[in-house]
Amino acid sequence: MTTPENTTPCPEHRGLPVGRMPELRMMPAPSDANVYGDVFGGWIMSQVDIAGSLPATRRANGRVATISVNSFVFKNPVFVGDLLSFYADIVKVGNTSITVNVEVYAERNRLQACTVKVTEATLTYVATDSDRKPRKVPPLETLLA
Ligand SMILES: CCCCCCCCCCCCCCCC(=O)SCCNC(=O)CCNC(=O)[C@H](O)C(C)(C)COP(=O)(O)OP(=O)(O)OC[C@H]1O[C@@H](n2cnc3c(N)ncnc32)[C@H](O)[C@@H]1OP(=O)(O)O
Repeated sequence: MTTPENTTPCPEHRGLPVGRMPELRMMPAPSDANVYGDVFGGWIMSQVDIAGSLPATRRANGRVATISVNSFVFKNPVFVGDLLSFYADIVKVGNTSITVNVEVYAERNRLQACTVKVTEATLTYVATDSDRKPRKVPPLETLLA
């Protein structure tokens, strides 16, 4: 079958980042794409939000809410059938906030080994209490103890 993911030239191939574990791996379905087979940006944003929230939740040792999407770049299109890996790293911890950088890589043309960085974003989460109010991010030592 001829599909966008096996007819589009591979713009780069460096493989997946070495020595890092993705927070999420997902494969978009036809219902996540427009009529041209390009996956909706909103679908990608939603998965990025979830991926970024995972290290933020661990660091906050509890609930977080997204307060800001600071930057979001759709560097290359995502196609139905791409295997997406979401890598998320905390880049800043404030009093109540945690900022996370998320990078997304697509594995496509799997028989020809094509890996493409498709998206990069930075989001800020706020640690919240049971009343949805900001709470202090706990000191790192208390998490490791
Ligand atoms: C781990 C393994 C198991 C996991 C198992 C559980 C999995 C779990 C998965 C759940 C996955 C859900 C992931 C999606 C999470 C949503 O989608 S949440 C839904 C969307 N977001 C919302 O509805 C939030 C709505 N906003 C609010 O409720 C309030 O703004 C908040 C978030 C409570 C914050 O209250 P506020 O009074 O506005 O905050 P304020 O005191 O002014 O500022 C708080 C901090 O934010 C910073 N801030 C304020 N404005 C900005 C801005 N524009 N830009 C950047 N920073 C800002 C401030 O500088 C401050 O930082 P610190 O100096 O304290 O560090």
